[in-house]
Amino acid sequence: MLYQLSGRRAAKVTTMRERPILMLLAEKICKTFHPGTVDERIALSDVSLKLHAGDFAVVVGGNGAGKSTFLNLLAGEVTADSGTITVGGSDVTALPTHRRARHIARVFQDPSVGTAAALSLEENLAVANRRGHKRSFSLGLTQSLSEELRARIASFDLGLEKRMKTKASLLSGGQRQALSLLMAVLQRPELLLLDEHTAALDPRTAAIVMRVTEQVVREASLTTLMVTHNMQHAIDYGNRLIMMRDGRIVGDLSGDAKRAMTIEKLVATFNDEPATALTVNS
Ligand SMILES: Nc1ncnc2c1ncn2[C@@H]1O[C@H](COP(=O)(O)OP(=O)(O)OP(=O)(O)O)[C@@H](O)[C@H]1O
Repeated sequence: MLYQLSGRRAAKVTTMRERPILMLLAEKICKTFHPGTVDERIALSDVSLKLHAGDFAVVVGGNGAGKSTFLNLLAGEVTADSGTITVGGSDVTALPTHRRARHIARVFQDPSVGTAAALSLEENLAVANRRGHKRSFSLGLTQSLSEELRARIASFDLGLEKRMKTKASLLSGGQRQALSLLMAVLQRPELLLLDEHTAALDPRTAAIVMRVTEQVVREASLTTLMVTHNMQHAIDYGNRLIMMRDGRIVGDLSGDAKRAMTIEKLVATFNDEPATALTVNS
């Protein structure tokens, strides 16, 4: 499979299966926008989160809960006022976004963000496959790489393998999001961030993209953090359910506690219950 192209990282993941390896450690993150002004907004208060290798955590919370700010902070697009972020054992707190790209990949809500419209599907994948390598004018699109990419996208069962030479701009939103997902995981990131990546799609297409998401995450045992407003997705996917409110993590369900969660209970949690009433873990 393609992710074995990156031998060093593949070896690392093999050892992960034996004992849980800490892949994300966010400690005591605080972020206030426009401090000391009338526009002051406390976006994150003392947020700490640990994800182990292979964890698939789904983050939910109402508007303004701090989900996007947390993702932006992990990706390096927003700087924390205090706290530290360690990914795959490296302290990335002070690294700008482009220097975190070796560790972190992200898929956005807008399907056009993750792909280059003017490049073909195959060229987009070849560019993604070169991420983190020395710059070169060549895409390195050898016959064998081309076949490997085609096989990988064929496994999604969306017929995209027949459109390898098609420009990304001609793909539908769902097809483009499936392409974005494959591009994001080709270099097997230590942390995959999914930023409401199905929110712009119709329900049927969103379901297809979630199927593909589940597939790429499972196949490469990726450590994943997915923000969603879709409560059904929050219940159906992942092994952790993280709930945010008012800039804090107020619930972290796993195991039986996550399996017992229903849409009704989740919605009730956000509507009425005090934060302290949430069940934490199982
Ligand atoms: N760039 C910014 N400048 C000022 N305030 C901001 C900025 N980004 C976020 N905020 C504020 O920080 C708080 C958290 O916002 P954030 O966007 O992280 O929440 P969210 O949970 O992602 O919400 P939504 O579900 O609506 O996207 C809110 O009060 C928001 O107004």
